[in-house]
This record gives sequence, structure tokens and C-alpha cells, in this order.
Amino acid sequence: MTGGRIGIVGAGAFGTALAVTLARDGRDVALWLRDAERAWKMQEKRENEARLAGVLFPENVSVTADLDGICDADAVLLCLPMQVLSGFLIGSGKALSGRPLVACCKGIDLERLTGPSAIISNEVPSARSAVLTGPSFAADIAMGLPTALTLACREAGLGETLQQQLSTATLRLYLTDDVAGAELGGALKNVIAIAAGIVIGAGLGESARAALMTRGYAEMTRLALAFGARAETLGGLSGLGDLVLTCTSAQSRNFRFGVALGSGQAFDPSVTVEGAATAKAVSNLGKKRGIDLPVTRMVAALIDGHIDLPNAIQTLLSRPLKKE
Ligand SMILES: NC(=O)C1=CN([C@@H]2O[C@H](COP(=O)(O)OP(=O)(O)OC[C@H]3O[C@@H](n4cnc5c(N)ncnc54)[C@H](OP(=O)(O)O)[C@@H]3O)[C@@H](O)[C@H]2O)C=CC1
Ligand SMILES: O=C(CO)COP(=O)(O)O
Repeated sequence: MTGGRIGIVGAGAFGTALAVTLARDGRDVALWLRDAERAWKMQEKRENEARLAGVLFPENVSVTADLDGICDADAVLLCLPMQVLSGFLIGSGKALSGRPLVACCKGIDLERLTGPSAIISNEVPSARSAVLTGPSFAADIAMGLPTALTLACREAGLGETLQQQLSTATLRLYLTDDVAGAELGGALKNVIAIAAGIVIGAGLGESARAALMTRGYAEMTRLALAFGARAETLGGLSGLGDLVLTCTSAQSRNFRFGVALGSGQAFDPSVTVEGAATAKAVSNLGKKRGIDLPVTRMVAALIDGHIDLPNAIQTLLSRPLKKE
């Protein structure tokens, strides 16, 4: 499909990659960032040097710091980190009233303990929401490598329209109405990816990583089913697919953060690591709902410095033996 006008909020790595791939496929794209001077420079330079260096913008990408520039778009993609989404919508959501808003962030809000679609419904009640999630590194999308994602939307008609508007020759969107499953899979896989990174960073071996990924997947499924998700969604792109990608690739920031934690190295605090806040949020959710989440709880405790690595490993290994 070609044509249509897409607005993108957030010129980070992911927002920029989506802007470029959608524009190459014929959409007019307006890419919004919060700083007017940087927006002007990016518009002139035709490149996002800070977040996606080396990828030139097609001429049908325009960069703006004015939300009026995107409020008439057919769909607006919210490509902000999870923990800033509510603040952005409280401050600026009014400008996006009535628009289809597609959350592209992965995580659970630490204060509200909800995913992005509930934040959108609360802060912009007139908006029609969807969630775009699944296994994809921004660099791969920007290079035009084949990528498949999940588009989750409760409204059948809107979901089908967005699926057409946001799929390209190399970006293939699969549709589901299981928003809870898609959101929770995307949020939790980042926590498990941190744990997988810790395992590798601490030198515990590939076998331990495979065990961790499998038990982590059981944990993701347990939590998601308790929130009304369907098991098949967790077994799809937004759950298992993204878990595999993120736990096994050094391109992943969550995985690299875990490696640093496991090997006692420092990690640049300016890098977006969604799983860190989400580990705490999900740990709190689990406590509230009485759901056993041993891996998530341990990741949250390690990040907060409430436990050291040898004790964390010992605690996980000494849990009572049980049926798989
Ligand atoms: N990168 C990837 O490969 C993928 C990322 N995602 C998801 O996309 C989301 C965004 O990630 P990503 O693009 O990588 O993140 P980046 O760290 O690359 O960029 C974050 C962007 O958010 C902006 N931002 C931060 N705080 C605010 C705020 N308060 N108001 C307005 N803008 C703000 C930053 O702007 P500024 O520069 O001004 O600080 C920056 O443009 C995450 O949830 C991530 O999980 C999903 C799939 C792949
Ligand atoms: O979500 C992603 C891949 O699907 C990106 O992972 P990171 O945020 O860990 O880099």
C-alpha cells in the first residue's frame, strides 16, 4: 500500500526507523521531537545522527517540534519510552484528540502499573488506541531487512486499517485483538532479557540462559493469563518471538544492561533500558495479585541493590523442586 499520512511522536531510534521505512513505502511522515532547534537541524541534515546515524531520510519525511504538524495524520505512532508516555499525554495529549494512537513502547508504567493502552485511554479518552510490538531492532527496520510485528487493537475495523497503513514491503504486521497479551509479552521479555544478560555476564553459561529463557517464558505466560491474555499471543511474535530476539542478541540494550550487571561493569545511564523500571512495576503487580514471579523479582532486587549476585543465584537455585 502507498499513500496516507503518518505522524510519529519521538525521534528516538525506533521512531526514526519507522519514519524512514514508512516513507520509503510511500507514506508522508511527520516526525515530532521536543526540541525545536534539533528538529530544524534534523530536517536540514536529513539524518538522525544521535539515534540512527547513517540512515538518510526520504524527502517525504518532515521533522517538526510542533504537534500541530502531526495532529491531522491518519495515525499517530507514539515512540516514546514507557515511563515518559503518561507525562507526554498529560501535557500534550489534547492535541491528538480523536486520532488513532498506536503505542510503540514496551513496558509497564511504574506509578500506574498499567501498559500503554490504558495510559492512552486515561489521558486521551477520545483517542482510538492500538499497540505495535514484536521482535525488531530499529537498525534492522531502517536497513529494510525483513521484519514481522504484532499489531494489537480491540476495534476490528481500526485494526485492519492500521495493519494496511503500517505494513510495508519489508515490515509485515500480524493483527490480534489481544491487547493485554501483546503488551505484557513486550513488557516482560525485556525483564527476562536483562536476566539472560546477567547469566551471560556472570559466566553462568548458555545452558543456564536457555533454562532462564524457558522459565522466564513460563513466568510471562503466568502473569499475562492472569490479566486475561491468550496463551497463543504469548507464543507469538510479541511474546516468544521478541523474547528470543532480545535474550540472544548483543544489539539489545536490555540484554547488554544485564551483561553489565552480571559482570560488574558500569552501564551508560542515558541508554533506554525499558526492562529496568518494568521489572519493578511487574514485581509490584505480581505482589498485588499474588502471582509468583521469581525471575522478575530477582531482577528488580538486583537492580535496586537489595541482593547481590551470588545470593540471587543461590536463592533461585534453592527454590523447592516442582513439576514443570
Ligand atoms: N530501538 C529499538 O530497536 C526498538 C525500540 N522499541 C521501543 O520503542 C520505545 C522507544 O525506544 P527508542 O526509540 O529505542 O528510544 P531512544 O532512547 O532511542 O529514544 C527515546 C526518544 O524519546 C524521547 N523522549 C524521552 N523523554 C521524552 C519526553 N519526556 N518528551 C518527549 N520526548 C521524550 C527522546 O528525546 P530526546 O532525544 O529529546 O531525549 C528520544 O527521541 C521503547 O519503549 C522501546 O522499547 C521497540 C522496538 C525496537
Ligand atoms: O524491543 C526491542 C527488540 O524487539 C529492542 O530491544 P532493546 O530495547 O533491548 O534494545
